[in-house]
Amino acid sequence: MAGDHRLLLENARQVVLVCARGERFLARDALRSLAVLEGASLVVGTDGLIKAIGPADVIQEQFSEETFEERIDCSGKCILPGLVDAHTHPVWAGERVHEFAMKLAGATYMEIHQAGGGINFTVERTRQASEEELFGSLQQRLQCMMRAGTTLVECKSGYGLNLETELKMLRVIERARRQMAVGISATYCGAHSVPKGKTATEAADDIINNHLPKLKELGRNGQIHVDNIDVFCEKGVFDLDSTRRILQGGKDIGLQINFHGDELHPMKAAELGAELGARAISHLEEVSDEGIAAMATAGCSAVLLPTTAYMLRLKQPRARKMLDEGVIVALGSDFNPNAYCFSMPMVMHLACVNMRMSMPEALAAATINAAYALGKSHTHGSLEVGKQGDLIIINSSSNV
Ligand SMILES: N=CN[C@@H](CCC(=O)O)C(=O)O
Ligand SMILES: [Zn+2]
Repeated sequence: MAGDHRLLLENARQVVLVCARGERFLARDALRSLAVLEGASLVVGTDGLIKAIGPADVIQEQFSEETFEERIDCSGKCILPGLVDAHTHPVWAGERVHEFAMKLAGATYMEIHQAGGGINFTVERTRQASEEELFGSLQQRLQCMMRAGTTLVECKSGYGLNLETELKMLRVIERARRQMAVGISATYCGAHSVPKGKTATEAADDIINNHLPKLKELGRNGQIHVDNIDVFCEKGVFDLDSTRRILQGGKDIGLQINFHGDELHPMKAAELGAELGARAISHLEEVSDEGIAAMATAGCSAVLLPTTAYMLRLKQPRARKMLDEGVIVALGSDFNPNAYCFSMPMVMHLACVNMRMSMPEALAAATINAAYALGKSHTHGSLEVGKQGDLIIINSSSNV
């Protein structure tokens, strides 16, 4: 039914705005209490953007003459911004359940990786899979994420490593971006592992000389939209020098730097990211004190991934120290064949229990700060007039 506006959410017990003054992220004291309205209503316009938020009686008065395509009575319920998942690997074929048994028997992630399993196993299967098959499974996975409240998600390539399969993965992500009702930030992660038969230096050369120019061309003619560049900077994968060259190459063609660093070994990835102007670095279980300080100064966000530390029994990233030093902390599910979690509420729960984050910190990390990590906090991550009308209604009377 046509109306002056798309949606009216009426009389919620609580509307958790997260922030209300155009903040691009929340850090330090701003995380102590989030912006919340009690007994409020919210209007989404036909353009999908938030038109108004305020006390229920004020909104009723203001819009008394106007019509809505849909009205939802939110009495006794809570409205939150849609959750933002800042790190996922959702395009792949081939299960790795057998590796779970190996890990339970004591094998480490890197032992499995070096024996040709892990990412390399998934690369083989993903190279063999058709574009249609990859799209079908991506669609189902994104639907599971949406059911758990995710409305904006970062999606990486990285199980192709060669140009042909990396482009296949990026086309699949592009198709989901155009067809599905979920926001997507696309990440080229061709440096997720060193392909068989190449050294890290040779793989970096291939990326810089062949992959990045092709991405630039496809981006220019509107075929594929890529937002971020990623590298798995890790001992035995991409060293600091190759990481620097690849990230700089990506930055030179206009991509935001958003990479895996300091996960299993201290690599000085945080220091490198801060120097290169990275938007975000993920994992950081092994980050140095200097790296934390450098990230805080540079406004480089930390994307913490509680499912990985849990699944691989790693030491937890030092979330408390990062928060105390003013790093912009975000969260991601790290959905991949090794960490099979679609749910940002579960990720927030693990962040509170295992990383000792408070509930407001976890919610900000899964909304405004995750949007910042993707360079989208001007449009996503909080309920403010003019922002995307991405929201969730939960059957609970209070949240924070
Ligand atoms: N650490 C590197 N990449 C992924 C794992 C990918 C995989 O094991 O397939 C991560 O973020 O956890
Ligand atoms: Zn990852």
